[in-house]
Amino acid sequence: MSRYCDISSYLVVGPEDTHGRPVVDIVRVALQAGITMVQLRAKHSDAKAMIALCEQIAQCIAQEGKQEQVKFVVDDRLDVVLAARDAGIRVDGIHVGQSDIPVQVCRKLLGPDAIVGLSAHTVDLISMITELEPGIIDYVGAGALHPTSSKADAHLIENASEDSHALADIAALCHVCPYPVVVGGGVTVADLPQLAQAGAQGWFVISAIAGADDPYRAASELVSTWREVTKDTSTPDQSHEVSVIDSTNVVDSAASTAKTDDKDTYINTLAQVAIWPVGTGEELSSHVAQAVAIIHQSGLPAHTHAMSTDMEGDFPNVMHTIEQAILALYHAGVRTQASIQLDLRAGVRNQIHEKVTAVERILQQDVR
Ligand SMILES: Cc1ncc(COP(=O)(O)OP(=O)(O)O)c(N)n1
Ligand SMILES: Cc1ncsc1CCOP(=O)(O)O
Ligand SMILES: [Mg+2]
Repeated sequence: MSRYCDISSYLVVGPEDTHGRPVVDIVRVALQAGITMVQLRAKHSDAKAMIALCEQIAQCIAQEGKQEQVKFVVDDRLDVVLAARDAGIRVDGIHVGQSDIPVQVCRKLLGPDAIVGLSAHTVDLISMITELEPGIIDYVGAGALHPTSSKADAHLIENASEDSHALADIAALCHVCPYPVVVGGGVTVADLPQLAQAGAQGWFVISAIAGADDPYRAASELVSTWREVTKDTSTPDQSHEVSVIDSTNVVDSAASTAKTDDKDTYINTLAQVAIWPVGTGEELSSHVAQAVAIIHQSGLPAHTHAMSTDMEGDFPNVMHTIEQAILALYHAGVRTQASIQLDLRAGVRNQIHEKVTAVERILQQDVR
């Protein structure tokens, strides 16, 4: 089983969020709508009730045929995860906050294959990055983007009260963070274009799905909008959205350029990338999949072949994505090697397809 988790469309849910509807019913329709990760967050339930919910959710994920793609984690309760696993229930991991059980303990008790997510705001994130050993956590949950009634003690992401600064902060956070970042807290469909633009790997919501009158419709809209806005962040017609990022408020100005695609500065870059672990044994594919997934989630056009992945986009976007993909593997705790070939060429686009079709055209002529 791969440790990779797809945090792009992430449902967090518990009995207090569903207006009396069974949690598993919300999870089921959200899975059918395409959500990619589920977290049980049941602040007022006892351990026994949570284990029962874990069983229902795990069963539901299996019934929907999503066991391979959709990871299921529990908020805060390491005891519940351990007890559920001991009872043969598939819980993939845990999500904890800065004052919950330390992530090192979670990793130690859940083992190397488990998913461990950690909450962080901008400031504690930076110290966390310097302190954490590689391989302890898989992703960072950042919130709250907006005030929310779903978490009484939620802190707004630094500067999140001022919309344009919040975006700059998220961009900075995503840039300095060596782990994928998922952003939540009052998130709605309207936030998704800007979150994608800022470099978030995904969104998490409670009320926008669990509190909706029609959770299937709400989840579908979120999922399809996210797919739409992350399809190709390097297309020139999206460049105006970048202008809301205030570079003076960004920790490293590269964070703002990472997603920039201005007509005058665009540098078309075709890359062939191979990233692989060293010293992990004969079977490399589960590790390779972690890196490849980051490339595909970037929204840049990409094709994976047996030995490498091709991708194309503006130079900073391509380099940022390659960096994230390499670090995903490195931070999973393995020695990581990479081979990168780049073709930077002015005045062209869509070389990832054009080069192939040019050769195919010649081959077809030869056959005739
Ligand atoms: C994906 C995700 N991100 C952040 C949180 C918040 O976790 P935490 O800080 O531990 O706060 P509580 O959820 O425990 O109130 C989360 N649960 N999920
Ligand atoms: C758990 C959590 N962590 C930060 S904000 C939040 C609540 C998100 O819920 P909602 O989507 O209803 O605002
Ligand atoms: Mg917590």
